[in-house]
Amino acid sequence: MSVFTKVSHDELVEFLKQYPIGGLIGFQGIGEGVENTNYFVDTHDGRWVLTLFERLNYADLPFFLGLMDHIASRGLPGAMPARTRGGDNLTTLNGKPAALVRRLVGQSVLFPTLEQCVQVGRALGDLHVATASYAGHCENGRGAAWRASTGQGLLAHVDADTRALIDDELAAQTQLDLAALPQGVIHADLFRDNVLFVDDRLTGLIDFYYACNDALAYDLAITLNDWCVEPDGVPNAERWNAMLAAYSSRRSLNAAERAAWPLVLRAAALRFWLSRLWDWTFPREGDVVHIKDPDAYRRILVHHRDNPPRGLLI
Ligand SMILES: Nc1ncnc2c1ncn2[C@@H]1O[C@H](COP(=O)(O)OP(=O)(O)OP(=O)(O)O)[C@@H](O)[C@H]1O
Ligand SMILES: N[C@@H](CCO)C(=O)O
Repeated sequence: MSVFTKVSHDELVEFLKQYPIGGLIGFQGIGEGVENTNYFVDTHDGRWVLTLFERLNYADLPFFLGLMDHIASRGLPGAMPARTRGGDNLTTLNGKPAALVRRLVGQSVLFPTLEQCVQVGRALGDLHVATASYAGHCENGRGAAWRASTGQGLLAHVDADTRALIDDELAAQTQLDLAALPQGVIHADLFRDNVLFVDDRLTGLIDFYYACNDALAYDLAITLNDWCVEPDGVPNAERWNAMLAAYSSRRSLNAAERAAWPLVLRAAALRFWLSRLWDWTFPREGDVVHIKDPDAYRRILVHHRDNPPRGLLI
């Protein structure tokens, strides 16, 4: 259960008076999610998600909330943040920065259909087109420098095979300059648990709190690695190619992105292998139940190392 900061009925009633969204009908803590405290909140004017930010820097929050506003304003299925009567989308509650965003309908899926992969590919392409006009800027906190220092930090705590793999991959990654590829604001975590569907209709893109400025192709690689790979680390060619074609229908990759693609896929796999391995090796109190399997991403990385694709499709 990820409700780190409790909010009482009376506190919420008082908090909601800042917003022109009607009085409180009901609210409930949300169990999923490990970064923030989230509540579903119903008012007379609609359904909302209240987030109390537990770890993010206050200074970065306007970037994320502005981005969500930008995306929803352009008709993409993102959650529009509510504004107070004074026009603020970022407030505080119980000493934590807080925001209220529209609750989107739908459920995440664990086993996506081909059509769902197509819709995600299109939505990611649309997102990259839409964010081109977003003025905010945020460095990727999990970029190349983070990957190198996290990998180095793990070396003394892992077995010899793992050490060799991290060392070799970090050396290979020095050949990749993501900054030389087309840049933009990327979601950077568009995993299956961050997309909502009603049947085969994509109804929600959520959890923009890793969004940052980085290479667009890297975002595509992150998304493909989660949606279109089997548990043994091998891509499912049908889903993979369908998502890629759908993305390309919105934005085509240029020659530099195509040339860098094998290493981009590896960088995307390495990022999540390292973050999971770090959390596994150095668990924070209360984290244990939420740690995702690092080996799933090791298998994806090893597959991409052993089977570099000749083109974008496989
Ligand atoms: N706008 C929204 N509409 C509907 N449901 C939402 C919305 N935002 C969040 N949720 C629900 O809340 C859950 C947790 O949200 P989120 O993924 O943002 O949590 P988190 O703790 O910030 O992130 P993480 O997934 O990184 O742990 C989601 O799985 C989803 O069920
Ligand atoms: N999507 C990440 C969790 C952080 O959002 C993972 O699966 O490792």
